[in-house]
Amino acid sequence: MLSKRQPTLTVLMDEVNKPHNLSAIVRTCDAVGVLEAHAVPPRHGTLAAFEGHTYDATSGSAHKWVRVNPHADAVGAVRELQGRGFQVLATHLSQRSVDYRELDYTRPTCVLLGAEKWGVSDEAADAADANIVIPMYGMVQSLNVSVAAASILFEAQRQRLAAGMYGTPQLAPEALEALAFEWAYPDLAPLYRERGEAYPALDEAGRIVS
Ligand SMILES: C[S@@+](CC[C@H](N)C(=O)[O-])C[C@H]1O[C@@H](n2cnc3c(N)ncnc32)[C@H](O)[C@@H]1O
Repeated sequence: MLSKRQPTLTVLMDEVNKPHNLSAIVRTCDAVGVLEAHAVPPRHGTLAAFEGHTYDATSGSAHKWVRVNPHADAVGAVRELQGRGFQVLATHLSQRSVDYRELDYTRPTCVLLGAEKWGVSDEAADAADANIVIPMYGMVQSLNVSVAAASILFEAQRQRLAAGMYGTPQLAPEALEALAFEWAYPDLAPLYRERGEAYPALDEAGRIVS
């Protein structure tokens, strides 16, 4: 499963303020193999607020397998991710919006998702590489943010499957081994990091061998 993780696919949640939405997005991230997600905490809260019951229940424990990195503000996070080589696609209706299926998700990609009330800010949408929309023909003007995230992430999964990106590990062997240790021994891993020691090797059955 680790060999199918996609370090070049991620989401940035900009002040998504309902814990069940954030949890559902993280659960979808896990399903498509997102390695780590990003979030700007809601103005009147912190990401710690998402560590309660709703988060656990809705994420189906996915939050244990997808780390959510906090950022101070959306524009700063967009620029940081672009600096790391990601194209940032803002889910935002604007003059330059295109159908989300027109984009190439085999490229390093971050999907920027907006707050339930305000959506993505104009500043963050301008800073993004493209603005994308899921075409809608109903009376209601927008989808639930977790539904929009799932639609786009599964399009990314479809394209990446076709390109064979789930067939070969996208993580470097050392990163894969480190993550295997962290997942198998979540209590031990921090102790090794605190002591500045390398993780021990694991055998086929996941037992520590050295
Ligand atoms: C409920 S919507 C926000 C509505 C907000 N009033 C606005 O005007 O943008 C919450 C988020 O879901 C995502 N979303 C909802 N409908 C979408 C669509 N049709 N295409 C792309 N993203 C969508 C976007 O990330 C959006 O910021």
